[in-house]
Amino acid sequence: MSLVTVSNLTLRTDAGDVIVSGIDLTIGHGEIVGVIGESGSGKSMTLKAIAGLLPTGINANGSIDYEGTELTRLSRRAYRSFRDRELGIVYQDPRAHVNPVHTVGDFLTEALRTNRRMSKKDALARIYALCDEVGITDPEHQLRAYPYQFSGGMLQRAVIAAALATDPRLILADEPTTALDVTRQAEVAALLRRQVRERGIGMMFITHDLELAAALCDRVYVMYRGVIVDEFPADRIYESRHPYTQALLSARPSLERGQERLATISDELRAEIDEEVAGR
Ligand SMILES: Nc1ncnc2c1ncn2[C@@H]1O[C@H](COP(=O)(O)OP(=O)(O)OP(=O)(O)O)[C@@H](O)[C@H]1O
Repeated sequence: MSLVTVSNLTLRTDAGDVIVSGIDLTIGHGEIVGVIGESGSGKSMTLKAIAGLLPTGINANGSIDYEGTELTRLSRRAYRSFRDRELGIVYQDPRAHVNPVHTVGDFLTEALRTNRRMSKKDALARIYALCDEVGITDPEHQLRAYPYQFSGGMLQRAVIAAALATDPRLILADEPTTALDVTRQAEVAALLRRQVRERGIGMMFITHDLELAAALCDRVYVMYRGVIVDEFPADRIYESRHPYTQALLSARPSLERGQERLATISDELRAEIDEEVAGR
């Protein structure tokens, strides 16, 4: 049994606009599942639907099963408790998710103290051990600093430590490396991979970056305009016959990273893929 099984998930706005349509996706125990696709294809909304964090005005239909629990039926309160217990969420921009007026140490111990009711001393001991795992050295000293005193890469490590602190069984990572330079990207990706492997937990990893997905993930889904158009084991990415995946692969220039490179797909090809998607 998978950790997460999303079946026929459709997200619509109150006005009836379809944001994602008929999504089927699974995440196994100890599995890293990549979701790739260009900007606006619905990756983040799918992640938010799993986390129960859809913005007001967006409604979900379909099923999101988490080891036998139907998440779409949870009350808001039950969903919050599910998130606190089971999920670790890592976003693209760490600065948007830490409180700038609190020290990094306070940020890191907050969930343990409020959700796990740990004493400050116990929470700090746990965080110090995690800092070691995520590569923050000398935590007793470093954690007294404020977020602005941390580099982007170090702050993302702190956010990952915070996400791991409560021993989640599923990590939802939304482009966690995009805001970092290329060297830091590889380090943070390797760090997440190691944590998932060592802990035997699941991870959904959203990225624009095909090469990163191929290197990091076990399986990859490709989203295009709100639907999943392709799925393959990550080491088979270069064998995909789907025209959109092939276009993504051929559109990537050597060292350039980020979404610009996906913008080079021609209108003709888009029309062809639209027809293929509509004909399903
Ligand atoms: N609050 C909202 N209300 C209505 N539509 C929204 C809202 N937020 C996002 N959307 C729309 O939902 C669609 C999917 O957005 P989503 O953020 O999931 O894309 P994405 O693939 O994650 O893109 P990116 O890579 O840029 O984050 C987009 O067309 C976007 O305009």
